[in-house]
Amino acid sequence: MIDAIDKPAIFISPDYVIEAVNKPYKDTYPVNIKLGFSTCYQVSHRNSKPCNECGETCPMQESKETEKVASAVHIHSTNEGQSYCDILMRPIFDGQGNLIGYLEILDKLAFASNTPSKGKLVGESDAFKAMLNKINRAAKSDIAVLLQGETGTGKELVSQALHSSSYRADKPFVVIECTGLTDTLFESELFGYEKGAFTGASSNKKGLVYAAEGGTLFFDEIGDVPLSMQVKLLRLFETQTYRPVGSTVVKKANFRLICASHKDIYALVQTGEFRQDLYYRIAGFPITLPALRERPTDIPLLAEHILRNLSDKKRLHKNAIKRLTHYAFPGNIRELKNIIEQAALLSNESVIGECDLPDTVLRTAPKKHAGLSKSSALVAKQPTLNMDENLILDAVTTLEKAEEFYLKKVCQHYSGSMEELAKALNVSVRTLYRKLQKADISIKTK
Ligand SMILES: Nc1ncnc2c1ncn2[C@@H]1O[C@H](COP(=O)(O)OP(=O)(O)OP(=O)(O)O)[C@@H](O)[C@H]1O
Repeated sequence: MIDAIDKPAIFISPDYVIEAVNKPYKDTYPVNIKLGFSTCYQVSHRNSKPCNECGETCPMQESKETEKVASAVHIHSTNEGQSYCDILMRPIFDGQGNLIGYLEILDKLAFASNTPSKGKLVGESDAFKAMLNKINRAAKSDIAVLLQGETGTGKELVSQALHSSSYRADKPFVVIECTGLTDTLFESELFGYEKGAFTGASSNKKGLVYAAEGGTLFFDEIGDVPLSMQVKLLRLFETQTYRPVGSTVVKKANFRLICASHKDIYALVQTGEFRQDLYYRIAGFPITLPALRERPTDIPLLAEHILRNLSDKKRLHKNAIKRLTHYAFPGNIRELKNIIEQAALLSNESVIGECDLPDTVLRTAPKKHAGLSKSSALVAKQPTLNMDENLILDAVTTLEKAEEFYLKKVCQHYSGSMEELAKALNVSVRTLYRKLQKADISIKTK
């Protein structure tokens, strides 16, 4: 069965033992596997226990609980180092409906890395992994993707990742910067023009739609397109046809559409600044990029990634890293890049200290909770738990006890629904119920 799958795939027994491996897997992941003996967590993660017992999500565990297909983005260890992959875990049943094992299909995410790597999306936080999962799903189809996120969160880099992992990868990737373009300039840039179409049009000129033939057209800051131009874009996106300025001939276009904006486009629809029909045309698959302050655990890795690309090899002192992780980064990764580059220039030593960081970082009070995502905002609404005050640490307690203690405290004050609480705790509703039952905790929910 797995030999019929063209992606890397393995078949695993319910107790994590690898029973079969297909050729694409062997070609992609050069690792030693003893069929019938090696477990998935030993082979892929060099762990001695299943992933969920080592602090990672385990799609098989999730699939066991739900009896449905589960997916997760994981970092896999191979003989050639670590690499990101998007995993799909499918439970397999025999003719009588008994579970016989799991089919794991892997998609290597060549555009991302958990180590400093030039030109790749770098990160390892859960928010980052969730974004990778969406990018990979969208890349495989021709659906129109809308990337939304604050300035400097990596929208352009993500659009390149979408293109490079799509079937259009060997065709052009064309960027259209929508900010500041007048109607006439926008139209002639996009569609091209015929000789004599306007004063100065001394020869025919092909437009960017033509330049993107067969590839990807990336509209950066689509929210800045004036209403008067939006109707022309709608026609182009709906019919994949256009007419160069001054021409009567309708031309056929062939491109994959990706749009980005730091503005909330749906809010612009509500205020009448953006056409609703155009919104639905561009937002086939919306992806929200997390702000850097929503993924502070990625800051040390991103800082190292930026330092590696500088000519003089310097490193950050741990106090400087601490300072950075408390800063709110309104300009996100672009701002982090500027800060590191400035600090590297200012530092006289090979180690960049706190004092080399710009005043904006040193003077601004930590803004840890600005712009929280929905789930973290939910946690932030809960009373903060000071473990030191509440837990008498006369002896170190087990993590299991600490978890029970934390759950008890959360449930005492909690007033939302089970679904919301499970989401905020990043577990499935079933897992939450199981944990509550085990710890004998009752909860009043909506
Ligand atoms: N995950 C990441 N890993 C490494 N570098 C990143 C990552 N995300 C963004 N960057 C870098 O941060 C900078 C800003 O990224 P990018 O231009 O893609 O952001 P943007 O969201 O398109 O910004 P804007 O909205 O201002 O156009 C670039 O130098 C990019 O290479």
